[in-house]
Amino acid sequence: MKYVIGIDLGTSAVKLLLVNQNGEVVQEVSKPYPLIQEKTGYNEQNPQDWVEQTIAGLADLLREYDGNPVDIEGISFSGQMHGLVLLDENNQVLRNAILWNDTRTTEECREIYDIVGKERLLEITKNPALEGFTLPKVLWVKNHEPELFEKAAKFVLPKDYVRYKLTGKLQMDYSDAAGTLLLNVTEKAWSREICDLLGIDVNICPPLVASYDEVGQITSDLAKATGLVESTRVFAGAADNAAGAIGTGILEDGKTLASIGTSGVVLSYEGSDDKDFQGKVHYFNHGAPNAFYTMGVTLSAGYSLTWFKDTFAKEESFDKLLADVRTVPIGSNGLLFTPYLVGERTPHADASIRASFIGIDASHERKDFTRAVLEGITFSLNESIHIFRENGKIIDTIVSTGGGAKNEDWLQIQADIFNAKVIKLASEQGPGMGAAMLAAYGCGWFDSLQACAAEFLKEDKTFLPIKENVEQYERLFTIYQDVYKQTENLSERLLPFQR
Ligand SMILES: Nc1ncnc2c1ncn2[C@@H]1O[C@H](COP(=O)(O)OP(=O)(O)O)[C@@H](O)[C@H]1O
Ligand SMILES: O=C(CO)[C@@H](O)[C@H](O)COP(=O)(O)O
Repeated sequence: MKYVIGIDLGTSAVKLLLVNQNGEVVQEVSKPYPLIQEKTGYNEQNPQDWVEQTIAGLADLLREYDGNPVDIEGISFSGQMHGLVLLDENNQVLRNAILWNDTRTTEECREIYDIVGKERLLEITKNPALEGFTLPKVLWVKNHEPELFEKAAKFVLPKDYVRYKLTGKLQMDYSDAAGTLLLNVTEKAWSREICDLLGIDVNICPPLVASYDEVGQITSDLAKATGLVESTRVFAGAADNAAGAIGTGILEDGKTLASIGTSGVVLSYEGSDDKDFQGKVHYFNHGAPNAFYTMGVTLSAGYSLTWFKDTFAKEESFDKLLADVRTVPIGSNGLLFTPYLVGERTPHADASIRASFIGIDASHERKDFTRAVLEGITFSLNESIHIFRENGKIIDTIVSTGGGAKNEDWLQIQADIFNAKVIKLASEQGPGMGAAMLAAYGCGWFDSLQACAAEFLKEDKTFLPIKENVEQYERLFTIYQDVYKQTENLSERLLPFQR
């Protein structure tokens, strides 16, 4: 039997999957690393942590593996998007990575609009200037740390840096490059126009490759440290959402994904780049050949639940915390949560908005709050589904993935709020599976990613919307939508009191 490894460099942890030729996950390893949050709005990670934990994870995987390492034919990657890793001329990291959920760059977004123009930016990149994207972060370092920026010779994204440390080769794939706001999405080339207008040397952009391109082999040092063989083939990999789309079979028009990891994402396949969503949802290159996807993003999805658990039930597991949510009625006995812990992206691109519980009553218990958190996160994802439907998309079936898909009560809440059939696959690790599939396709096991999906992806369970629940959630959703408008100004006025 032959194998491939999918490495998903998430925000909370790196997750490694060893997958065989039948698409079975035969081993799984997860290695966490911390977020560095120096100030409100700041979210950084140390790239060295990613590398050390990935190598430790590979070593763990190989230690447990009783086959011949030569049979592990390929490795590929999925990575948290947009995070800025700046490298000097010797490819040494110049500062902590500034992550996708870091919102310090509101001024730089204005600068981009002032200089490039909103219309032109949308024409070239298909996306608006949002705090989370990479270009505003590049400008922030240029504006605030000019001496350090002087030394910058290249920038890459998180998984590209890890891949560089495993292979010694530096590249970026189109699906991740699309999230930088420096790529001409249609031409699949760096935009010299944007770079020139903003005073950025286009040479700091790395060489571009396709997600399934073979980009090198692992170094002898890495082989020694992990037990892998040097001949193991390495394929570029994709942005975690593009990899998630591959790993859940979102490979043709009409297919939709909901992913609840640290962030939350609703993503839909697009066969072409000529639809017009007026920048309301992101429009990126897919990891599959000649394809695109549109998506809406909740910045703090699983992260809201993690925050709630760490703050109010630190010693308990997620399963224990969620054990009694099914005993709480729909609407959490009149309690509503909006998940704006670090600001929001879709539909409100707003770095200042903050979360709230509305309707706290003396009768509420912890389980009411827990269910309200699950419902609030899901309402937020439903805002993206609402935009897709308003723009004529038919969304009746959704594949659910990510840590949030581990809980069946939450999957039923998703079916009821989304008013769609929700499918849970055998592995909830869509991005890691997508990375493994890119390696399997790259190794020539299949003629297409679609053929690989047909063999690898198995449905585990289906959750159907329950009519009475759908009706109740429709009424609650309109109240949820009002909370943003009612709390926008309050959040703004509370800003000076933040850390
Ligand atoms: N057993 C569980 N039930 C429900 N949600 C869970 C469970 N375990 C983890 N999660 C949620 O999944 C999130 C992590 O998902 P994951 O896809 O691993 O994230 P990332 O790729 O961002 O690192 C956590 O923030 C948590 O909210
Ligand atoms: O910013 C985005 C997408 O635009 C996020 O989806 C990141 O890509 C992080 O993903 P997770 O760590 O939550 O999987």
